[in-house]
Amino acid sequence: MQSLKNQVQNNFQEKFQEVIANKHSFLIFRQPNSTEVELWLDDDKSSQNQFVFHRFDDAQHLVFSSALVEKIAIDQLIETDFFPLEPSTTNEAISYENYLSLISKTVDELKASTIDKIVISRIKEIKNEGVNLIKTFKNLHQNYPKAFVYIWFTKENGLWIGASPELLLEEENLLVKTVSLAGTLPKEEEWTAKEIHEQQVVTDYIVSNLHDAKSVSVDGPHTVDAGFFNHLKSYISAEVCDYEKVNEILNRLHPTPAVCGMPKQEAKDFILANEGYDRKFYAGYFGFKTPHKSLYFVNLRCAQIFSDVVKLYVGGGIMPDSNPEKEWRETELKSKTIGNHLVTD
Ligand SMILES: C=C(O[C@@H]1C=C(C(=O)O)C=C[C@H]1O)C(=O)O
Repeated sequence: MQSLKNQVQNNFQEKFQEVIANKHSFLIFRQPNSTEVELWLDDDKSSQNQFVFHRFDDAQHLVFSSALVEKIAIDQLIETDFFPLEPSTTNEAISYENYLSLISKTVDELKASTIDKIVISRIKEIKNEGVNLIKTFKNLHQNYPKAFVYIWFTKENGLWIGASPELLLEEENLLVKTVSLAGTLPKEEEWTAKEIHEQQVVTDYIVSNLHDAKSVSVDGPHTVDAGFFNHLKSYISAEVCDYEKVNEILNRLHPTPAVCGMPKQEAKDFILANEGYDRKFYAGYFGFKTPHKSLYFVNLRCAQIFSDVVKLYVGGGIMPDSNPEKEWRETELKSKTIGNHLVTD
């Protein structure tokens, strides 16, 4: 007779093989500090298991509803072959010169207006040299134990992979937690007033949006290791009086000045008018809600994988004293989070 453990493993693998063979929508993820992978299908709209992907510009809030969630230990996950992916139909990558001009224009806007901060981003395209998705997923798991690591596929939105370091909102027993994550420097450099201010803008925004919560506490900023570089991070927590508030706070927080800017609407208008490409789900958020827990992450350090190219989404906070060349280098560094961990066969 099969042991229960084998049975669980087989259910996961069988379902996963079937989904891949039929090119159905799926989501696999590993939560932070876990060694377990979950497989979610979008197969039962009435299910309580709901995972959302929300676009940066709020134009789409996709709900992924899975009848049954399968789980196995990540080292049991078979490095299976995938269906052929679609080729990319557009080249959305911006040149070095054009990115520097865009950052200069943003700096001019910040100096001339009352906007404090605008987050500018771009796509960096690299060749797909035969990426093995499961090997890459496992590699991201190994390298980023504290990130939320996922692969998400739908016919409409293609294949996304990510390892997000940025908690947007967690709730358990009416205790909500979030972080203020901003400021990026190579490990050997010291923080300057620019990064400290840039991160403070995010902390102030989050705290002001917790005005109707109790016992708001801020711990930080601390220097945190993000692999190829450091960030500044503050841990924020608060108590809310009912579950409805959790959704309300989530909607208020997104998009935070870590990925948009401050004031929110003015920064967003500038981004949509000037960035010159569609962020889609990058800088949006994803996550789930169960009766016991909610967990949402900002969709950062992510990429879309096509048969011919990998599109890496990267950005950074621009302040009036930003240097365009340094901002380019910052996005190059951030692109390594996924770009340097792609594993080929
Ligand atoms: C926008 C990104 O990252 C965000 C921006 C940061 C910054 O400007 O220093 C740091 C962490 C993230 O909140 C990204 O990784 O694409």
